[in-house]
Amino acid sequence: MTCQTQLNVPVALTIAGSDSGGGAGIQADLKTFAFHCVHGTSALTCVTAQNTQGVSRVDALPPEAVVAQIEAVVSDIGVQATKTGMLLNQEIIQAVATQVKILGLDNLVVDPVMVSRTGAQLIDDSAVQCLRDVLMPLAAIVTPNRYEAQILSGLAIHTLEDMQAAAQCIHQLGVTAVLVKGGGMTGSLRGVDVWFDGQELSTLKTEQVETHHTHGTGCTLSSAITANLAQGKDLGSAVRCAKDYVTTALNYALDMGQGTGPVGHFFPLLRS
Ligand SMILES: Nc1ncnc2c1ncn2[C@@H]1O[C@H](COP(=O)(O)OP(=O)(O)OP(=O)(O)O)[C@@H](O)[C@H]1O
Ligand SMILES: Cc1ncc(COP(=O)(O)O)c(N)n1
Repeated sequence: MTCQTQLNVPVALTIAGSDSGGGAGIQADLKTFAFHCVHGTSALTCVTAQNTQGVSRVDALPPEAVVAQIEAVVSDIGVQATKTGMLLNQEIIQAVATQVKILGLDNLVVDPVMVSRTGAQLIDDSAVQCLRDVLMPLAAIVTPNRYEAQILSGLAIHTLEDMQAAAQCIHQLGVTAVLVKGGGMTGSLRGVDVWFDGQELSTLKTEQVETHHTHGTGCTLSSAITANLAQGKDLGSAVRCAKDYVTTALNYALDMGQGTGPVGHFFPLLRS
């Protein structure tokens, strides 16, 4: 048979940890890329033993192994957009930031993964400062959740005004654009995000989804932004489309395990 279709699709890179439960981390990122018709590549930073109930073990890869994966992908395949997720420690963050500069990786989305919604600490204490000072200024956008925004801004966040103040404070760290995510907020603020790019302060809102199964929302949002950037969308459109994607994925969340199940990526297949 000679039938051949040679597709030319955009390429995105995720630099993140593995979630054995398949709900967050590299696994969520690659699914999100695939459902955007974007070829997903990856540089693994660590391996977590994790399920819907939490994280029971974390093993780091050597920084040299992370660098080698990034170099292998970029030197041969090339990437149009990159995201970082769980970077775990100072050495890995420093190595990733150096590669971002050397290889000129633009369209960089930094999801400053520090604390999961289940309360698990996902990064060493010494790494927070390095993430803030070295990597975040290289990003096109940084996407902290409520708890991460509290750590980065030093402010307690309970209200919309608190989210806005935190976004402005984080912007002052030298970040191009900030999206403070509201999945961890309560009441009518649950699912309301705050955007600040130094000029425009706005709220992003879709429907509020009544589900307990929210594992992987943060990874899914940041990888959807990355996929949309890889497709050539501008940052504002990339964020709005990503917000719609994660809202639909929440509507198709998977009820599995004993704890917080993952958001579902299969809706394009299920709807047809
Ligand atoms: N119940 C919900 N309804 C609507 N949107 C939601 C809901 N929960 C989370 N979101 C949205 O999901 C996106 C991810 O935000 P969230 O605050 O959940 O990130 P996170 O805490 O990093 O994720 P995770 O739970 O995976 O650790 C945001 O756009 C947020 O508003
Ligand atoms: C390997 C890994 N990376 C990231 C997260 C947090 O993800 P999220 O913020 O989407 O819960 C996680 N739980 N595990």
